[in-house]
Amino acid sequence: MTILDKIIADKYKEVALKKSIIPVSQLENSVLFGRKTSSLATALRESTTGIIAEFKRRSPSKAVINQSASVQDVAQGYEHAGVCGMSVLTDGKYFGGSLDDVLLARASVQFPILRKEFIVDEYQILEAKAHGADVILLIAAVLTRNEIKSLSEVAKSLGLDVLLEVHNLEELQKSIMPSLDMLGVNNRNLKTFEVSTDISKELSNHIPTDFVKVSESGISSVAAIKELKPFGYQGFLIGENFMKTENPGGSALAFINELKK
Ligand SMILES: O=C(O)c1ccccc1NCC(=O)[C@H](O)[C@H](O)COP(=O)(O)O
Repeated sequence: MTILDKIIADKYKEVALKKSIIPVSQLENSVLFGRKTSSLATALRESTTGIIAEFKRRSPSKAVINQSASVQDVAQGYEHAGVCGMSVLTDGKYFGGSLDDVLLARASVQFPILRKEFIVDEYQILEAKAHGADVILLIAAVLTRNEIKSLSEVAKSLGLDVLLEVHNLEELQKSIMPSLDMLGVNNRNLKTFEVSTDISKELSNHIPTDFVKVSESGISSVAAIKELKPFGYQGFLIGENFMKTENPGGSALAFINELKK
């Protein structure tokens, strides 16, 4: 069993438990549920830098990254740095995150917020909206085409953007559909944790031009982004490279300033 299999098996149990505690009606009646969302895809199309900065305390591949950072401070630092949006890991068991992190980030900044989660049920999309997220992630490796279709259509009906993540051509080809906004290529193989931006380069030609192309994971230098841009990438999701420092916002600012040179 891979770590991804374990995460997904736990996720089904977690969602079933949450559904039994918090009914859908409570999510739909929350103040933030009616909030007008903002589009990350639009922000990326209009940006020259395209950075989506992540808040991640720990991960299965790296263990502890940053246990002491405050999500509000990091969100405000990222906003000051000029990122296009922020990805917030909400899985508790493997990443040390929670939906409260999305709420706190939402209260601190205006830019689009991605709920970074292993989504297997539309309930989690309602949770994302109720906690102030603008974007959800769907991972092709753990969903069928029909599931991607129904989950992405629910998200679109709520005004949320959808980032669909793939790691190989098969996942990409089964996933292309109009209810997606962004196609993300994860440079990290979630089964082996190997990281290489070559996969973003290899898959770029297979991504139709109507989707915003995002390269995710393992990006730690401006040079890597400059190499990926000619392949049509407009978004770059960066987590550990910022979060491992004492001041993730300051690190993002220095990175973006160097990228603009
Ligand atoms: O980061 C992991 O170890 C991981 C393991 C299993 C599933 C997902 C995982 N990460 C989620 C992400 O996609 C990354 O946090 C994100 O793309 C940022 O990556 P990085 O810049 O390498 O921190």
